[in-house]
Amino acid sequence: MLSLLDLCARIDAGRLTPEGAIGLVREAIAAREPEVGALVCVDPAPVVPGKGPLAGIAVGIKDIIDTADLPTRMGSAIYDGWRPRADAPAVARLKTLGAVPLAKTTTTPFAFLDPTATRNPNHPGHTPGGSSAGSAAAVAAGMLPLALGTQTGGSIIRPAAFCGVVGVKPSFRLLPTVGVKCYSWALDTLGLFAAGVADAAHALALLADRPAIARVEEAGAPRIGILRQDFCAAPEPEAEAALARAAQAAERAGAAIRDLTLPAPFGEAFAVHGTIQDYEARQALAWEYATHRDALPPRLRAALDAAQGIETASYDAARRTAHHARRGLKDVFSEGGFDVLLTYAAPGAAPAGLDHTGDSRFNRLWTLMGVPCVTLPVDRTSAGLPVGIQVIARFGDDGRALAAAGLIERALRE
Ligand SMILES: NC(=O)CC(=O)O
Repeated sequence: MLSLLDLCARIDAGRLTPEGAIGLVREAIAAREPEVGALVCVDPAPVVPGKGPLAGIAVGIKDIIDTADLPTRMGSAIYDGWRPRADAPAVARLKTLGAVPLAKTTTTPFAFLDPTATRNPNHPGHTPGGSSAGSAAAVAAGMLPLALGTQTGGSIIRPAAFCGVVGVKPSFRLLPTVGVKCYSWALDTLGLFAAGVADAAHALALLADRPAIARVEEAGAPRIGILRQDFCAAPEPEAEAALARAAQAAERAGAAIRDLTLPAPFGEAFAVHGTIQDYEARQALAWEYATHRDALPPRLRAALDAAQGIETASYDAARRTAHHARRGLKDVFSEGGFDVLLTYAAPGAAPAGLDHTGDSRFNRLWTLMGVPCVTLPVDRTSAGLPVGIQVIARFGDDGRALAAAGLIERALRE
C-alpha cells in the first residue's frame, strides 16, 4: 500500500516531486484498477500544488461528496452528469493543504446497502464492503495513499476491515458533512482511509486542524475495555481470534486490559439506530423517492418504502433512547476507568459474493453514539482475507483512539 507519510517524507526530502507522487499513483491505478474497479473517474489534469503539508498526496473522494472539478453521481443513474458548482468544504480543505482530489471512488447508491461493482483487492470474489467501497479498496490496492468516506451505519469501519486498511470514523461532526449527500443528519459522519494508523492520524489532524490528533506516539499505555457487544449476534471465529490477538498485543505493550459488558440501555440504543436512520432518510431522499422511485436499487427502495410508515413519535422516542445511552457512555469511560474500548470491526473477514456489502452490526451503535472509531488489520484468514478490530474512544478523544490503535499496530509487528 502507499503510505501517506512515506510519500510526504520523500517529497520533503526532495527525493520525489509532487507531480512525481501523482505519477506513481497514476501508474498504480493503471495496474490495479481494471481488476478492482474502485474508481468512478480520475481527473486527467488536476492542479498539483508545489507546496503544502499534503503536497503531492492524491486523494480518493467518495462519490457522494461534492467536487467542483469532477462529477458527483451518488452511485446512481439519477445523478448522471451531475456537476456540483462547489467543492464540499472537506475537499476544499484538502486543496488548501496541497493535496490533489484525483479520483472519485465508488459508493453504494446514496451510501446505502445495495452493492457496487468494486471487488475486494485481497480476493476478487469477495465484497470490499460498503458503502465506502471504492475508498477502502483503492487504498488497499495501493492505488491511493488517502481516501475520504462516510459512515451512517458501518460504511467506513466495515469496508476498511474487509479490505485490510486503517479506517477512521471520527467523532460526530469533527469534519463537516456540508456538501455530502445526506442519508441521516443525526448519523452521517465523514472519515478517511489510509495504509497505517500514523498515516491516518496525520491526515485527520490536518483535515480537522487539530495537530494533537497526530501525536499518536506520545500517548501512554491505555486502559482498554474488551467489548463483545453481546446485544447482537456473535461474530465468526476469526473475529474473536483477532480481538484476542489484539488484546494480547496491547497487554504486551503495557496496556491494562479488562473485559466489559455494557448495561441494557446500550442494547436499546443499538436497536433504535434503524428508526433514526430510516426516518431521516425518508426526508433526506424525499425528492429521489417521489420523482425516481423506480430508479432506486432494491434494498434502498424497500427501506424507503418501509420508512414511510415510521411514526414521528417512534422517531422521537428513539432519539431519547440514543441520548440516554450517549450520557451513559460517558460514565462507562469515566467510572469504568477506560481510555478506549476494543471490539470487533465486523462479524469476520469479507464474505464471499459481490451482491451484498456485509453486516454493520458491530458498527451501528458507535455511529449513533458519535464516538471516534478506528479499525486496523490484525489477522488474515487462510484464504488471505484481512480481519480487523475496532478501537473506540470517548466523544472528542479521536487522538486517544488513534494512539491506542497505533500501540496495537506496533505491538503486532514486534
Ligand atoms: N452508510 C452506511 O453506513 C450504511 C452501511 O453500513 O453500509
